[in-house]
Amino acid sequence: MPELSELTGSERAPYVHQDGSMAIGILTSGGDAPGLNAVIRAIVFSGIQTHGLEFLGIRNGWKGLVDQDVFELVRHDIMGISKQGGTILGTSRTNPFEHGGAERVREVMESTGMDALIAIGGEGTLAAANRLSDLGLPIVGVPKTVDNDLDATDYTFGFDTAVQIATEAMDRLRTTGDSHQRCMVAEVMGRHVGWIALHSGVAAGAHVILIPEKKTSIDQICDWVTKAHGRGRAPLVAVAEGFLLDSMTDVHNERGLDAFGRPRLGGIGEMLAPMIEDRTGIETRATTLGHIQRGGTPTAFDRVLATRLGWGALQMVRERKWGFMVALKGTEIVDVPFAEALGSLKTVPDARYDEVSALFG
Ligand SMILES: Nc1ncnc2c1ncn2[C@@H]1O[C@H](COP(=O)(O)OP(=O)(O)OP(=O)(O)O)[C@@H](O)[C@H]1O
Ligand SMILES: O=P(O)(O)OC[C@H]1O[C@](O)(CO)[C@@H](O)[C@@H]1O
Ligand SMILES: [Mg+2]
Repeated sequence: MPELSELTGSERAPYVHQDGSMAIGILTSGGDAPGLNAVIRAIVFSGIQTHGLEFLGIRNGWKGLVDQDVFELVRHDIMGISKQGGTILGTSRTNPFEHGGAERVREVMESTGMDALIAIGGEGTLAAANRLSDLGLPIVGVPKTVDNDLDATDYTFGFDTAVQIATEAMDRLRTTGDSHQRCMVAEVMGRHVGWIALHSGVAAGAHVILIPEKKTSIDQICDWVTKAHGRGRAPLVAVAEGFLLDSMTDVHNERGLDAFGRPRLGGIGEMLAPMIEDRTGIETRATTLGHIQRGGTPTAFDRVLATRLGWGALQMVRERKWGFMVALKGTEIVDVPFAEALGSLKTVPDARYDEVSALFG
């Protein structure tokens, strides 16, 4: 007979709740981000080792909760996973309110003996958690998004890794661009905000950085490109996927809609490249980094941030602080009510963009 720890969740016998103990469900939802596994490890490791708690892994976000796709998470599951990208639990963009809502979630929590739930996700996941918690369910949240667009926390884990990957890619684009005296357009993630474009663009010394918060004319972009080229540089343009030219009313979308009915982004760089080439006469190439920014090993910064947020979330559960999420404020991990956290997105402030754009070209 194999040991329990050698079996995957679906092969294990159903979890039997021990009287008097506390069982905590964990789910990851929305787009994955490097560091999700470090959060899961921190919660389960500390919870088992220090507090004698039990854990239930929920597969594929809210989908696994409403489908009761739940298994006991044991110590073996979380061994050495901090450095692994993705999420061992899987994720989805399922809306629990389209699959039975709070009643169904309550039913599954009761039948699996789940006393509390930790939801790890972005603004959509946390909005769902907020609604469920308002309806009386014992839930706390952990913020995640590579886009770094959640207002209540200074940084989300995954962002640092995405910036690191984007910077390395731009460094590479610069050497090939330099060799051919080409303009290189690097498209990075950022649906509503330009944090990844801003940070990786600054780090890589981009000559132009284009973000969703700042509509810009093609003439202005071409002026900057021509100026850099005139100085003997191979112009590097960093553009966020959600960027709009001043002539556009909607984001560039040629890939249909996602599971939540939003435009799937990607391709604005490919759209801009021929426009730049036609207007400036400078040969131009575009690269879309896409999901490469979300995959693979998290940076040490993201692992540490994710671990601290996991410990904070566990502490909130132990204090029964339902309806709150953990956040990074300065160097401290703090608790923030969901409602406060979900008010608005953290956009790039004008002053941050102005100090960078003053040096474009
Ligand atoms: N206001 C809401 N109420 C209930 N459910 C919601 C709400 N907003 C979003 N959701 C559900 O939560 C899912 C996760 O949200 P979303 O797809 O935006 O990912 P996220 O957690 O915000 O992460 P990402 O950073 O990838 O956007 C959505 O696909 C949707 O089904
Ligand atoms: O292709 P997916 O997984 O639906 O997600 C893409 C979106 O998720 C994010 O990475 C995070 O919200 C966005 O930058 C991007 O538009
Ligand atoms: Mg979202």
